[in-house]
Amino acid sequence: MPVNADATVPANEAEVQDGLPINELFYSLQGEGRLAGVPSVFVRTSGCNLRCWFCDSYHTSWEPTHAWMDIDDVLAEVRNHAQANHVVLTGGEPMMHDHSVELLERLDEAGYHTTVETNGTIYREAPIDLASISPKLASSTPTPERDPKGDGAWEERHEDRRIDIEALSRLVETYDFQLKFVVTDSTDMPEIDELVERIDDATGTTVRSTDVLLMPEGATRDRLEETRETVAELAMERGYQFTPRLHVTLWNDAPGT
Ligand SMILES: C[S@@+](CC[C@H](N)C(=O)[O-])C[C@H]1O[C@@H](n2cnc3c(N)ncnc32)[C@H](O)[C@@H]1O
Ligand SMILES: Nc1nc2[nH]cc(C(=O)O)c2c(=O)[nH]1
Ligand code: SF4
Ligand SMILES: [Mg+2]
Repeated sequence: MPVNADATVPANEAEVQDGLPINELFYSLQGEGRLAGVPSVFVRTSGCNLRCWFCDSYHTSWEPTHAWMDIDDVLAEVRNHAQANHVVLTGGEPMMHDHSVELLERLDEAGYHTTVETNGTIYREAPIDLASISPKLASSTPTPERDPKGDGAWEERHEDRRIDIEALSRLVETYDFQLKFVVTDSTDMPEIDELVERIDDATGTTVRSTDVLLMPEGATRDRLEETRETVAELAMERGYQFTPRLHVTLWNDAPGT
């Protein structure tokens, strides 16, 4: 159910409202990570504290649009997809919203498996079955040359916020997790190795090489064709996992997939 057609309230206006700013809610196959291929309902909140230049969900970050939905209504929409017992809460950054916790509690009570797709900068306590953490590398920063809006206004804020070791460590210690890095080429690798080591050192948890997933950058089939072979080779070289982007291969950049 795309709910962004006539919804134009900026996400930052409205933490005052009850419920969640929902950009879209749809049924698809999990396209990424350890649960790739699993039929899942996706609940996409609007609003983000970062601005990756490559963000494939532009209307939750650079130009957030949404309709406000009560938790009850979100639950009812999820239940409409009766085949699914997996729910993916994503965004935007879903951990920005207080009401994400209530939604996760309600989903858990109803017996759903919950995955949260998060950039790892915000920790919250909630019934999360898989924390799918995608820490943002230096190569995500919207420099003036890469900024989709062209002015670089978010460069400094993005750079300051993109890594929070304390939040990352708490997420890794508390939840079953995967660390899913968006990779374009080999220049990303030293930062990934260093970050994995820092998280490992900061926690009582050993980060195994199978917990680290390299995902090719690409919001479209054409772009993915340019990046995926290099990223697959980097995963093999380093002993990390490769994750495809099944939904992009299947449906390109169609909304609601
Ligand atoms: C739109 S984000 C929403 C969740 C959260 N804000 C985050 O970044 O993890 C969902 C997933 O898509 C990934 N992603 C976004 N744009 C991408 C792109 N152009 N290529 C590959 N992955 C991308 C993110 O890294 C994240 O794993
Ligand atoms: N099919 C499909 N799988 C996904 N896995 C994570 C997604 C996301 O945007 O968080 C996503 C998405 O947008 N679509
Ligand atoms: S953190 Fe996630 S939602 Fe936010 S801009 Fe980056 S990819 Fe998009
Ligand atoms: Mg997506």
